[in-house]
Amino acid sequence: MKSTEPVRVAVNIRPLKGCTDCITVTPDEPQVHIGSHTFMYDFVFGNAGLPSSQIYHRCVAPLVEDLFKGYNATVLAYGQTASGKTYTMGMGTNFGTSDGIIPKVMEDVFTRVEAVKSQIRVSFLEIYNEEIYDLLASNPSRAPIIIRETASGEITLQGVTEVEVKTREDMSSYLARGSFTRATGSTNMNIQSSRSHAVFTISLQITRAEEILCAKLRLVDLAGSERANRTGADGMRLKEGRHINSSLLALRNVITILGDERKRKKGVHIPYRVSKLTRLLQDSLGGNSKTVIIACVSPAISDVEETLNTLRYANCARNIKNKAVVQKQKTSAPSFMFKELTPSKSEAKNKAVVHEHKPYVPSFDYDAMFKELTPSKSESLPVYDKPVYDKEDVFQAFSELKIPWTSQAARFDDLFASSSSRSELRKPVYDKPVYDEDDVFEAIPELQCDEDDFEAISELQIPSTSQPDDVSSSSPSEFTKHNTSSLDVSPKKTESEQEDKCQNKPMEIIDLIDDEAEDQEKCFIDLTTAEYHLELKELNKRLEEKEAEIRGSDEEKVQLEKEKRALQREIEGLRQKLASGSSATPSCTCSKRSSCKTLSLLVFLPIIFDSDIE
Ligand SMILES: Nc1ncnc2c1ncn2[C@@H]1O[C@H](COP(=O)(O)OP(=O)(O)OP(=O)(O)O)[C@@H](O)[C@H]1O
Repeated sequence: MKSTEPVRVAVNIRPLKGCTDCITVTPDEPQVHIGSHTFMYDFVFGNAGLPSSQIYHRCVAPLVEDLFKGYNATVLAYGQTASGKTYTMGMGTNFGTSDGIIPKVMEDVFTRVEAVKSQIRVSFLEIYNEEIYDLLASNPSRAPIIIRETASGEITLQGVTEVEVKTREDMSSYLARGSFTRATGSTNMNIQSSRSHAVFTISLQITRAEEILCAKLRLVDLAGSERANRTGADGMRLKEGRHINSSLLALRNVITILGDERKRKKGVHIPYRVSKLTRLLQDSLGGNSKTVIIACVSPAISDVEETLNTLRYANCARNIKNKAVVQKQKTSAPSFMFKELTPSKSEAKNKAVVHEHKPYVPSFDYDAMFKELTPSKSESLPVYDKPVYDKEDVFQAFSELKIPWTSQAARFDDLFASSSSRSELRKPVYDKPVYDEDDVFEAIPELQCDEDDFEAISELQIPSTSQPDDVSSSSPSEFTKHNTSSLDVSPKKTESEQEDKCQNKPMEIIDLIDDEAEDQEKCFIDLTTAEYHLELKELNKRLEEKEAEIRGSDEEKVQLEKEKRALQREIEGLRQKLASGSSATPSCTCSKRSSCKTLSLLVFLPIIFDSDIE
């Protein structure tokens, strides 16, 4: 059974610590006012809204009920630093054991579980400095966990510890153990600030007469957005803060796109791959999960900017539509299917070994993809006479590939390598510069800018592939000036914001409007270099994976060596580009984005096949 329903959003306003209050709540309505802005939510707790003690009962208990019906569910606490996320989730080490959502979830789960034949497992992860760590791992070396995506698009985590728990106390002890291991640190804003995003997952398997339900409840306590000048962060704390901010920026970007009905209907590419956080939350936002977001805010006037930002994104998240599906299997189905869904600790280890010995072979339909990409937009003209692709179609196609595009590029490169005439066909598309918003977002974490800079970059409205010629003819300064002028700089003060559907600009950008054009230009040039760095990083990672796979499998050595050589060639090419990258102009470097290259190959492959036949 499939259930399409919006993400539900609650706002939790933490108590005020002796300063002026900037939020009011409409009595008996889930409506919040801040300055002249008004937002509507599913629930509002605190500050004369519903009592915070009702958060579990109103927002989370229905998800636990759904978990027992076989639906995946997610509770996600979001908000600025010190707004009370950890307190609300009950993940902290300094709160009472019964405080917060997770202890109540445990109580509820173990009450319900008495009536059914079931098995419960838990895992606990953190994303710290853009790496995923297992908080329940017995090995103190803390090797990062690797994300894998199955052919069906399911995100799996290689080698993660999943422990079976029989009692509430068992589960509590794992929560406490992971919470102690989780990275925390003191800042000027929070004496015990979470320096990582934490995900506590309860996997439930219920065996019935004819079926087995296998569902997961994810309880997510995000690290809070922060400004270095307020937290006083430097050194290690500053580095952590940058990683936290860039992953939250990626999350906001995903929320903004998913929350925009027009973009959703157009099937715009969702940049889940930009950060580990969005990758992990892929199912929870716009996917197979029932999701509740709890936006934690401070009512203090000193926090008004961050609070307004949180309220805007939270409001936008209400437009996200999820499609939850009951996770069930027939009891007569082969048992490995269930093992695959909920591997135990030892099974998970075996699974990791299996992965190493058996390279992932994607199964997808090239014909259908090409059909999607080319015909309707280029029916009457020769394909190579005009751009035949649409950015969104292509990204859609890439996302359907389920594997990194870099390895596709290598495969296609091999295919094309033997024919010199074919390279001519690729040329026109190679030469078109592609300035894609998602590419820019991918590059942002490498820049190590402040969050303010990130926000401004996200607002640049970089031209899409639909106007490539305009972009290539512009100098960098023309480009940035053009885009700076397109910024919506004036804060909207009077309109009812819930109708804006995420069209408003975040407040942080206001400070940046007066920045010099050269600063933006410099940042933009840095971006292209950063893109190559990112690409190089991704390729190196793929290469390491391939080498690991080669070590474990004799039979596939030949094929893998071939893929490895292709990747090495690509890395070499990128290194050369990087070496000359700092002196290159953005239009030149961006034109060689490998996504464009892969795109060109995808687009022209059918033509070449056709010409071969002739
Ligand atoms: N509703 C509340 N009632 C009482 N105290 C609260 C409440 N919410 C938060 N606090 C207190 O505020 C402080 C900060 O809360 P918490 O650590 O949960 O914030 P956070 O949003 O998780 O911050 P960070 O993102 O930095 O980890 C803690 O000392 C906590 O006890």
